[in-house]
Amino acid sequence: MPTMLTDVFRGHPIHLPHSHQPDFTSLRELPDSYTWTPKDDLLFAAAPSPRATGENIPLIDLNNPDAASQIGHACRTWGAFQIANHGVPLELLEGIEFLTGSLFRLPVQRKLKAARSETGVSGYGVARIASFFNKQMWSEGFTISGSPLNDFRKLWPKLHLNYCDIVEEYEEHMQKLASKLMWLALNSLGVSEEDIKWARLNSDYNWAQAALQLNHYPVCPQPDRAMGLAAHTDSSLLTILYQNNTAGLQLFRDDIGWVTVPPVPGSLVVNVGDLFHILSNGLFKSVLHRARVNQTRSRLSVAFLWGPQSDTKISPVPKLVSPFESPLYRSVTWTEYLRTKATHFNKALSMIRNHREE
Ligand SMILES: O=C(O)CCC(=O)C(=O)O
Ligand SMILES: [Fe+2]
Repeated sequence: MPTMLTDVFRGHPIHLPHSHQPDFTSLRELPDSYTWTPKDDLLFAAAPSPRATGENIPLIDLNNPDAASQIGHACRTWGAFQIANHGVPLELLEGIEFLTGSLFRLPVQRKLKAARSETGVSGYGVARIASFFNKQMWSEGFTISGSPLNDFRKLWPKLHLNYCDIVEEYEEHMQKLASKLMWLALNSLGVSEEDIKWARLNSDYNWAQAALQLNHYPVCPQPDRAMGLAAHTDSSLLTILYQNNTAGLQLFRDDIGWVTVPPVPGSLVVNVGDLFHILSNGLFKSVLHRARVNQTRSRLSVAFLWGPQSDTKISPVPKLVSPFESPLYRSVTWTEYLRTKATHFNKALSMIRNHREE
């Protein structure tokens, strides 16, 4: 039996240093355990270069006949882009935002009834990457992998079925959209379904699975010294992110520094994940990103992390590898990669990189 995403950390518990959630609303000053300095994260205060002004993540209209090449260009330069005219109904985006808001407004004791276990993927808790940092992040999260029914029943004894329907519909739309975006990006490199065995063998999306990560960044008394979600790359093929109308997401570019992604109502942010970087033999960048917080407005985001079925081996597409060189990465399943990431975090990609003769 292939491992399901829900079982990925069974036997690989992650010990989170601070797993209880504070009551954010009661804190008037940032406690020391939440105060970040460059010692806690090397890029914490990376100053934007003068070039940063005017540089913005591309907003791509999917109805534009040129969308594939724009997406390909964005994947190579930014590892991210925003999309408009994506076909996901506005009511569904509003529905998932409403669900996320209602979940995080529940009393802490209720949320803790659906707390994520140390070996689990689903449930309420701090971000898994918290175990790699000495300081705590100013956020709370809820991960959905597989059916949310059991957890939702604990959170909302009466309304859980309505909320399950929203999640199911949202995931269906995201799944289709993610697949469409992956092929648009690959087509821009001259790669088609014929070139990827697992895609050719499994029509539709039988080879894909996903997780939904709901994030809440409460109002923060000293946002400049706090961190909502520390810098990381996603382990997915692609991540599609919905953010409410409060800015906070930032992307890192080596040549520019941190760039804030402005919320554009109705649009979605797409990130290239580590697996897509591997599949493209390093041509697409898996974007380093983080979330900052705000003094007056709370922020919500919903990340749809999309990847292959657990037994699908991801390796660089042969067409993208020069006949004179070995592929940049060896092949990995999503499960293997997630476990590598759980141990080595931002060094996971270098752990599976093939060493080339110089
Ligand atoms: O809240 C955001 O904008 C970023 C969320 C994120 O990066 C994640 O959940 O992986
Ligand atoms: Fe992320």
